Amino acid sequence: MKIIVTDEVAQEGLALLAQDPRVELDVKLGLKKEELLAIIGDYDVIITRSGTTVNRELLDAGKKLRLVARAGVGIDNVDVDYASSRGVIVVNAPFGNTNSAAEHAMALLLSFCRNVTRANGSLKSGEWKRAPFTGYELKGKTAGVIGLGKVGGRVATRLKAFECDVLACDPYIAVKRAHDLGVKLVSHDEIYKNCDIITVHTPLTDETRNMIGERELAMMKDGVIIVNAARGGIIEEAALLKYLESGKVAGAAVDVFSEEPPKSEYLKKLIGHERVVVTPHLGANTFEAQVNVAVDVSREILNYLDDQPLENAVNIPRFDLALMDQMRPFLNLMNTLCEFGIQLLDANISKIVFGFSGSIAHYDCTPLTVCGLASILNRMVDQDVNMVNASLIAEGMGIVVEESKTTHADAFSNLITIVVEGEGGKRRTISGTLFEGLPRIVRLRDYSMDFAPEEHMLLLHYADRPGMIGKIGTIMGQHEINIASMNLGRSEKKGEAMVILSLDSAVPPQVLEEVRAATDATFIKAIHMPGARCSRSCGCTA
Ligand SMILES: NC(=O)C1=CN([C@@H]2O[C@H](COP(=O)(O)OP(=O)(O)OC[C@H]3O[C@@H](n4cnc5c(N)ncnc54)[C@H](O)[C@@H]3O)[C@@H](O)[C@H]2O)C=CC1
Ligand SMILES: O=C(O)CCC(=O)C(=O)O
Repeated sequence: MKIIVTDEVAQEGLALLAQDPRVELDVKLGLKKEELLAIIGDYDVIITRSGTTVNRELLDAGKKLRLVARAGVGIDNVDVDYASSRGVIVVNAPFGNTNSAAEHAMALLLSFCRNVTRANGSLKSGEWKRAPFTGYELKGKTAGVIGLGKVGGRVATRLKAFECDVLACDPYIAVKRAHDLGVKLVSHDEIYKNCDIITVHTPLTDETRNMIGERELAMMKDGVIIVNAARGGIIEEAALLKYLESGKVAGAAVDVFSEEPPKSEYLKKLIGHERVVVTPHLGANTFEAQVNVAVDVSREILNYLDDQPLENAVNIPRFDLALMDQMRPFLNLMNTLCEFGIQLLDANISKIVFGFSGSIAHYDCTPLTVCGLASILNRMVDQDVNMVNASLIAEGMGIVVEESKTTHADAFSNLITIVVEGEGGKRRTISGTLFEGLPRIVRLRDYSMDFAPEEHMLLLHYADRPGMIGKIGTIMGQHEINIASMNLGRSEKKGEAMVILSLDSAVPPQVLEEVRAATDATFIKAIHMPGARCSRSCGCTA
């Protein structure tokens, strides 16, 4: 596996990769865009921080790319949707720099409040001035935290330690989290109207881009202090500059910019403003955080190499790691059902329903569904389908994918059923369960069956009448094909019968024809389950 590292990433993490004989590691910092485009095609993995933009152009040029590893939290420098459509996994390191970022937000806030940077510059230039550097205390202020996630939660705790009244706003967290942190959950507007200090800790998304602009700044208290150590672009910088100049905003502390490094005039003006404290995106720049994130992404790349589940893939549905051992046999079952079922399908699938019944339905089954979908689509399209791009490819093909769940169990304590609908509403059903941890198919079309799928199988339908099994056995014997087991299902007495044979070797086409002729089979198909290793990054052992 060839890995390129394009931003500064701690040695402690890279060493884990460098010592693995399967890995060839190239650290190439400071490449110009064209230089990176020219060489990215040689690499399977790219490791970045926020300094490299992984956009369509780079992903298209990276023909071999299988994984983008972002040594940090924010993935706004990666076109995750496009990476997904190309089946490229994106992983990040969502925890390693949380504390670093929270402490940096506090450092910026305190620097502004106590004029640390200005007084530092003044004293170093030989002055001894005190009155111009009179500052503000945090004690007794109302502080508003927007985004009460990992960083925001830590900032809230630290603001409380400084005896602030903390309000928070985050539409996506449980109210209990705010209770646990001892902060009051309010609306965005209540934050803008009531807070002396406002600090943002949301990701940059379509929803949060320019979330704080003219309207919101106008609503704020006179003398408000604003902190942004999350992402440039969440606060409209031109509007912030305007309100700093008008005096409504007492000061701002900013670590992140919509353009990094900042080049435009208004950004230079904002950075140069005397009541603004700035740092060049240093929130994650502690020795501790850099080791943490480097080790985290390197471990994730090794997980990928070892076919282990990825803990921090942002574009793969996955199980809770604690559930992985329990779920692995179900992933294997799903894979087996799909591999078997797809060989019996007609063309033009319009809908696939993945059904889960019994105790499995208590869990999030999305990873199973997506694993199954990838398995089916892999047999249908040229493109390599994995858990990253399966849903997008299905959507592009006009295939509706649904999931149904019931915790009610009939004959089986757990059952996975896949129903595939084709042209004119024609439906095909296959159900399977686990017996002693191994897959068994227990329903095929309308027939109850019970067999463990084997590498070589023969499936046929014919009008049920005496003597058919003998005929099939004789033909197999004449061609030296050993029958390992046989399963017979039928809809009614002397109705239609379905036979499934497990065989020690493959059935050549002329033998298939002989059986068809001898039994007047209405359907006959040799099935091959090669036992190929699953390449869908789901962590199953199939
Ligand atoms: N300056 C730096 O070097 C660093 C910056 N960061 C940035 O800090 C930010 C927060 O990171 P984490 O806490 O790790 O992320 P997180 O995902 O744990 O938390 C983000 C929170 O924002 C909330 N949120 C989303 N949209 C919102 C909205 N419209 N209004 C209010 N809340 C909203 C989410 O529900 C979530 O709870 C991210 O932008 C991240 O990229 C993180 C680490 C270092
Ligand atoms: O890699 C960096 O230094 C930036 C860290 C950051 O902004 C993040 O992790 O979101």
